Amino acid sequence: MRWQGAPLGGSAQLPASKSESNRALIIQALAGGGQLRNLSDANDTELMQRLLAEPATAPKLNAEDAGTVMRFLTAYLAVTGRQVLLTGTARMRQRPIGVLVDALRELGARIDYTEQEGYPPLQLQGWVPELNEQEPAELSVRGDISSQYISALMMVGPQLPGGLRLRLTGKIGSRPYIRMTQSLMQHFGGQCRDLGEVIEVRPQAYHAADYTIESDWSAASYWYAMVALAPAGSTITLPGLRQHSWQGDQAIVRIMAQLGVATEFSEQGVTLTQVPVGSGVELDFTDCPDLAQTVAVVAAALGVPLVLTGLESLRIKETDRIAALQTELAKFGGALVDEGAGRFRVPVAAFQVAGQTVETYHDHRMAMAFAPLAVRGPLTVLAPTVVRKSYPQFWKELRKAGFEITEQA
Ligand SMILES: O=C(O)C1=C[C@@H](OP(=O)(O)O)[C@@H](O)[C@H](O)C1
Ligand SMILES: C=C(OP(=O)(O)O)C(=O)O
Repeated sequence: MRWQGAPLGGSAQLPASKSESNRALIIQALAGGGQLRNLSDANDTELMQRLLAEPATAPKLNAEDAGTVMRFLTAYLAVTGRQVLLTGTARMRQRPIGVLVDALRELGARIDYTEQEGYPPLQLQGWVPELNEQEPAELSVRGDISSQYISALMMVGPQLPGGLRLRLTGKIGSRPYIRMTQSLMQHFGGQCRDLGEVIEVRPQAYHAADYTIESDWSAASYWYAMVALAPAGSTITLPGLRQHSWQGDQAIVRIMAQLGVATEFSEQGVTLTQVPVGSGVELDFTDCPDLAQTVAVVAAALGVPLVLTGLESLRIKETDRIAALQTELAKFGGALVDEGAGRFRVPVAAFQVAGQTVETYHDHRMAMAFAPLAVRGPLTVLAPTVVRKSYPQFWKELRKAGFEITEQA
């Protein structure tokens, strides 16, 4: 792929948020109705829809590489008493799920591991409630591995006879995703209080409601990267993003203000314009882990020194994202240096885009975080269809914006 040279302009379509979509689908399945508008066309969302529509007698469901599908469905299928094998890709079988399984077992779920203890596949054997009908079930749940376990438990909380009280322990990562879960639950009539370290869910049934999914802020981050790296005067309009968002990845607005992109909100969405870059930044990605790859690549290419913290969860996502970033940045002369104690640094280095080939490691965000570099020189991205996980139209939108992209067999 290569860039035609002029400043970037016009507008680009984003997918709808897959995080909002997949929560809304689970809650809708429990609420029994309501209309969801602008559902994501991400494979993760289409997969969730397909699996929720499978007959209750289906012996096996495959969550592929979708973390939200694997975790949210485990809780949903457990409380609805299903007997089913829930499996995923080879990578999904390396992504831990023990925290969620332990919690569901305490609530009454019968779940066995069919391969490795603590990891999918899971054989769900049904539901034998052991709960006092009057009292909320009380559970301690670690918050430092994945917030998806907590969101999964919260969403099924209203189904439990006495509701649910979750005590979160350890460092809590991806907090905004927990708040998004709470907001969506409340939209559908769920009663959920977030008291910081304690989350309370009342045994109050959801009611059917309509909801329009917002565009995806994580997907928007790649357009921020393009505007930052493209020739001076670049701008792009992204419809469907809201100023008051439930998505924590809206943090990209604040982050990119320091890395050369200003954001203007309107009724329709946002317009991004290139502005002068700051002199160096330190950023904590605990609340927005999915932005780390985009921002690391932009800082390396702009030559802005960057310190990154809060990257703990990156090693257990679609790939080990820290190792993948280190290997791929090195091809351009860049680096992601592990300084110990949870600190990483993107140093200022001679960074050059000149026909390199980027590996994507079955990770949509590796493809999309490195693609914007093509505005600086010719680039090859391997296994490009990986973007279907969250942004199937990504390459089409890049072509519309003026990238020349050829496919090689
Ligand atoms: O709940 C969600 O929709 C998500 C939570 C985050 O995962 P962790 O909680 O595992 O960090 C994020 O990385 C993922 O893309 C989507
Ligand atoms: C980590 C991600 O997704 P999940 O955990 O849902 O597979 C992601 O989309 O970057």
